[in-house]
Amino acid sequence: MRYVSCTLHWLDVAQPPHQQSCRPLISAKILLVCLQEWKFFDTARINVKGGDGGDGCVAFRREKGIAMGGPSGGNGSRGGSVILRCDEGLNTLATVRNKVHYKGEDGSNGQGKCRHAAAPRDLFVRVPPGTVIRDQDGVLCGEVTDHGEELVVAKGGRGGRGNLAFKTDRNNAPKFMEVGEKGSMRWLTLELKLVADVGLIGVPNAGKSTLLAAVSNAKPKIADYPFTTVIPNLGVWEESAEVGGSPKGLVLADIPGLLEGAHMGVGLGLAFLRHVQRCRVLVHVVNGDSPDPLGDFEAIQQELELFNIKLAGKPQVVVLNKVDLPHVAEKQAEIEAGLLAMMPHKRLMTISAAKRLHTSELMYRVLKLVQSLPEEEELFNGEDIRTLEPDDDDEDRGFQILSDPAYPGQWRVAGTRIERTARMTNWDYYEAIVRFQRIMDAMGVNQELLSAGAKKGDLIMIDEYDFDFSGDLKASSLLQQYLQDSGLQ
Ligand SMILES: Nc1nc2c(ncn2[C@@H]2O[C@H](COP(=O)(O)OP(=O)(O)OP(=O)(O)O)[C@@H](O)[C@H]2O)c(=O)[nH]1
Ligand SMILES: [Mg+2]
Repeated sequence: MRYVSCTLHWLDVAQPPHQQSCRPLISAKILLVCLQEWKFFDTARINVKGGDGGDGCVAFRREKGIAMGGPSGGNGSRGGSVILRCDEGLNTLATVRNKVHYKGEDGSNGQGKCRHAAAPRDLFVRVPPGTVIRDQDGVLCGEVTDHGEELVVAKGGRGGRGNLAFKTDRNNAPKFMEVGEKGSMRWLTLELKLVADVGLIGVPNAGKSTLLAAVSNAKPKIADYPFTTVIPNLGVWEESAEVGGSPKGLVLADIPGLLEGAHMGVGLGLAFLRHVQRCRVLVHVVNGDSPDPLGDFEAIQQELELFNIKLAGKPQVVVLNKVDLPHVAEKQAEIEAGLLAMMPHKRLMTISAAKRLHTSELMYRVLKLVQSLPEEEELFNGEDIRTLEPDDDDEDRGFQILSDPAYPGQWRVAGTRIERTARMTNWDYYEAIVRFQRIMDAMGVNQELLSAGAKKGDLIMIDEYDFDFSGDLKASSLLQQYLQDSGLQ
């Protein structure tokens, strides 16, 4: 339904009665098809899951002539991670559009005879430059802009250690191992923003694609009906070598024409306004041949403001186009005066994109403007970035005791290290449980629980495991209870 209403609006608003012909009907069909396509090219929602780590192995060396050969269980390998990798050969999210689930390979289990498992390869997902990554709550998690740049979006789980790894002087025949950690899993939204210096904006038919073709190497489709451009075109303009020094270039993005209501999704606009957010300068092309060039200008300006006030405040050059047409040349002075009165910055030029009149001067002016801007624009407008997969070295060794007054007698011990240790403990092995208890004691968890007011019999929750608190500080307070409950002692 959305497509139908968009199209109707466009036919009503964008096509002045005197320009109507059979052409718009043809492009309406194209529009219907492309709108559907674009919804996916522009953003993609994917599920990423790191592979699970392999389990460690419990084994002892048994060889003829060697008594009590000692532990020989190897480590399980880590699971493969899912990594986004920026590829400059791509310019849409089409590659990720067709697939929703990306899962890293699981690690393998360790084996006897001290054989550690080999880690699987990571899964790389290619995305175009300018891909912005958000988590399922819309919180920004990062962006890739340079070719080869990588972002780990789902880490594979750690491999569990085999009993060989736990051999110490005090315990030279450990009979337990760790289980592999599960890989992390999350939903992500990918959003493509084109990385261009200059964004060409304006109403449909203003001549944006003609201007791009005039000044760059791009060969966009140009035609005398609105919405000729349905997918942004990128082109590179290069300063001519005669100027001396190394020639500078500008990347230009030509996007589909904007309509009134674009900020709400009318026409093709909304998806593309997102793209121009990253441009450093906007070139606003005004169609001199339009029945109301000043009205067009105002409408577009308003759409920018309604979409995002920062976008509207971007440095702009306004370009009055099609001055080669005699009836436009006649009104030129009048339109220019009208535009200048509405522009706070007064950067106005009059050109003919089709005849390449003043187009080169325009590009030098734009280049000067870009060069005058501070080096790097503030990324993401100060939005907080959430690190999806912190480095292992940053593992938080602290913990927190949490309780809710609504549930007296229940305590949650939260902390990266303690939770991971609980997940990787194999509760089937007595020695593994003893080890877990030792770690709890060494970290001071029991002491903290007592200080916080925990009593004998209270419920202690760590990750997905529940324990009863035995209420004393003896080395095995939680353990004794657990062992009794599970019939191990
Ligand atoms: N006479 C004249 N015609 C022009 C000029 N610039 C563009 N045109 C014509 O205007 C029509 C629209 O040009 P496009 O470049 O496709 O316009 P656009 O702004 O890219 O349009 P959309 O992609 O639909 O948003 C085409 O027929 C062009 O030949 C110009 O300077 N003079
Ligand atoms: Mg165009």
